[in-house]
Amino acid sequence: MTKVIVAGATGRMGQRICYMVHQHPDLTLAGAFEQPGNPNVGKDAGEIAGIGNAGVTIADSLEAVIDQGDVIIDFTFHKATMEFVKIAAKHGRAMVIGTTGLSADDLTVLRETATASFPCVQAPNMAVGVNVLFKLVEKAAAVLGDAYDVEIVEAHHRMKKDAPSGTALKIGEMAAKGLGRNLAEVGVFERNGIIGERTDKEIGIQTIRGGDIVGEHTAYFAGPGERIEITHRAHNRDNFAGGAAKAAAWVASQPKGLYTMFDVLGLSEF
Ligand SMILES: NC(=O)c1ccc[n+]([C@@H]2O[C@H](COP(=O)([O-])OP(=O)(O)OC[C@H]3O[C@@H](n4cnc5c(N)ncnc54)[C@H](O)[C@@H]3O)[C@@H](O)[C@H]2O)c1
Ligand SMILES: O=C(O)C1=N[C@H](C(=O)O)CCC1
Repeated sequence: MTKVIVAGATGRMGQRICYMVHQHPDLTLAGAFEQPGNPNVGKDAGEIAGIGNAGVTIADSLEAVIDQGDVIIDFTFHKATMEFVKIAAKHGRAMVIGTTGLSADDLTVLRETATASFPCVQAPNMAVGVNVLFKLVEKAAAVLGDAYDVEIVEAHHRMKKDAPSGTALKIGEMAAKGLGRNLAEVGVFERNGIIGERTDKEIGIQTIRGGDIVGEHTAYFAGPGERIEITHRAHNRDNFAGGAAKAAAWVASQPKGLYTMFDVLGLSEF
C-alpha cells in the first residue's frame, strides 16, 4: 500500500482527492493538512470529504505529517507548492502536483529539484480525456499547418485564481509544438480595440470565468470555408482527482525525476 498525504485537503480538489485515494485499491489516506487558520484543522479528513471517519486528523503544515506518507498530492496554490517541493526534497518523498499557475522559473526549479531528489508527476490537468486532447491537438496542428488559425477558449468557475488555465496553456504549447512554433513568442492572451488583422502565426487564448463551471476547453482550427473544434468538458472534479490518485500509485515506484500524465497513462509515444 502506498501511503498518501493530501495537501489542501479541504479544498474543492482536496476533498475529491481524499475520496479517490480512499477508493483506490493500492493507496491509503495516511495524512492531510491545510494552511494555518483553516477552520477544518484538527477535524478528520474523511469526515470533511464525506467518506466517514478516516482516522486522519487535518494538520496545519506539511512538516507535521511528512513522516506519515510516501507520496504528497498537491492541489493548492503555486506559492505553497514551491515550499512543499523543498520539504519533499529534504525528506525524499514523491509528489503529484496538479496546482496550476507555476511560473517558468518555478518549473525550472521543480525539474532540477525532482531530478536530484524525488520522483514527481506534474500536470495542469490529470483527466484522461484532456491528456488525449493534448495529443490530438498536436497532431491536428501538424496536419493542418499554417492555413488554419489556432484559437483556444477556456471556461471555469468564478473562484478560479489563475488565468488562463494551466490546461489552456498546455493546449497552446501542444499546438505550437505541432506547428513548429514557440507559444512564448506567438501566444496572444487579450484583444481589445483596433487591433488590426490577425497575424498568421499567432495562437489566441481566451478566458471565461463564471458560476460553477467545472472546466471546459476548446481548441479551434479555423481555416478557409471550414473549422474543426476539439472540446473537452469536465462534468465533475472526479476525473481530475481520479487521475491524481492513479499518478500517486504510479509515481511511488519511479526513480527520481519529473514526469507528466503522458508517462502515467502511457501516452508518451502516441
Ligand atoms: N491538474 C489538474 O487536473 C487540476 C484540476 C483542478 C484544479 N487544479 C488546480 O488545483 C489548484 C486548487 O484548485 P481548487 O479548485 O481545489 O482550489 P481551492 O481553493 O478550492 O483549494 C485549495 C486548497 O489549498 C489550501 N491551501 C492553500 N495554501 C496552502 C498551504 N500553504 N498549505 C496547505 N494548504 C493550502 C487552501 O486552503 C484550499 O483548501 C488550482 O491551482 C487549480 O488550478 C488542477
Ligand atoms: O478548477 C480549476 O482551477 C481547474 N484548473 C486546472 C487548470 O488550470 O487547467 C484544470 C481544470 C480545473
